Amino acid sequence: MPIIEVNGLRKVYGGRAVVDGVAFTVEEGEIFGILGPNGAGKTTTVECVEGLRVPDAGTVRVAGLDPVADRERITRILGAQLQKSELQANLTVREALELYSAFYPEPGGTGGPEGPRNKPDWRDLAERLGLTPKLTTRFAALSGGQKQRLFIALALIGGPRVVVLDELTTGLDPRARRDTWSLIEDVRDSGVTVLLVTHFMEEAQRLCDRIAVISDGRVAALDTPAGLIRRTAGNTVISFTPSRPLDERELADLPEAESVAHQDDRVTIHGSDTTVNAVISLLARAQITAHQLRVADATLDDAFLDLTEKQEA
Ligand SMILES: Nc1ncnc2c1ncn2[C@@H]1O[C@H](COP(=O)(O)OP(=O)(O)OP(=O)(O)O)[C@@H](O)[C@H]1O
Repeated sequence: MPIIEVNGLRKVYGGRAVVDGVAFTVEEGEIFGILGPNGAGKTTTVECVEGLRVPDAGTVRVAGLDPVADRERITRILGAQLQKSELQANLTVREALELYSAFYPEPGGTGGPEGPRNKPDWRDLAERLGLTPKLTTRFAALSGGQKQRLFIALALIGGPRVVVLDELTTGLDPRARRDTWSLIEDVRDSGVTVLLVTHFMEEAQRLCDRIAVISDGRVAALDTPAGLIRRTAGNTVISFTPSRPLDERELADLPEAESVAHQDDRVTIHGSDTTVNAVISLLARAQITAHQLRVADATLDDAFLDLTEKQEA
């Protein structure tokens, strides 16, 4: 049974459906990504999963429970990332960890079958997340990366089965972001299911087992990162600067070419291996030299732009 099931989810604000029929399921142990342009409805969707917003229609189940009706039991199953405003500036890391840990019953207590399976000792969590040297530091004095580590620790402090992380790495430098990725992988490897909202394609491509692309309140596509790339943007991106302009009709007729774009003198073609061969033959026939010829695998960035452009069109 999937650990998260969302069906026909709808949320209306001011007469406008900002989430309109969203459906997906998340299997236990997955990192499931939610991607989409600003205002697409990602946070609204995950906050319905967390039980923080009440859907206008549709159903949400987390481990078989309704996040709104079963709010109390859900808080023992699902760990949510706090927003910055939810922690007092003068609280130390130790105080925050102790305080939040005290919210959750001890294992073997009254938690029942859905209670904390393995509520961690907050000291172990602090150690795992590299926070031990910072225990006496006040929240306001932590760096962005340290704050994010603390948010991950607090999200995990009740020993949840599911953790929801919304734009966790926004504002982090590249090293802190990569460190956070390793942490999220560790979390998944420890058996926790991760629901991850992100704007970073590289992050989604590296971390997520599957991704739902949400655009304009609907699921535009749902697949593995590789699957999204394959079925949208074409597998291969060919780019070069021709020594003289190419015949547009010949470019448009290239086999399996999904798109041809020009930026200044540079030509970029999304296609397949067959397209690569055809481009090279075309250039040879026309005796055109291709400067800085690059052939690369398409990325999730390409797929995302392709999918969300189609929605906006
Ligand atoms: N409480 C609210 N009242 C009115 N409108 C809201 C409310 N919450 C969200 N919205 C609107 O719903 C739409 C979706 O918002 P949401 O925060 O879910 O988008 P998002 O995909 O998470 O965006 P972003 O990437 O910018 O964080 C937006 O147009 C937003 O203005």
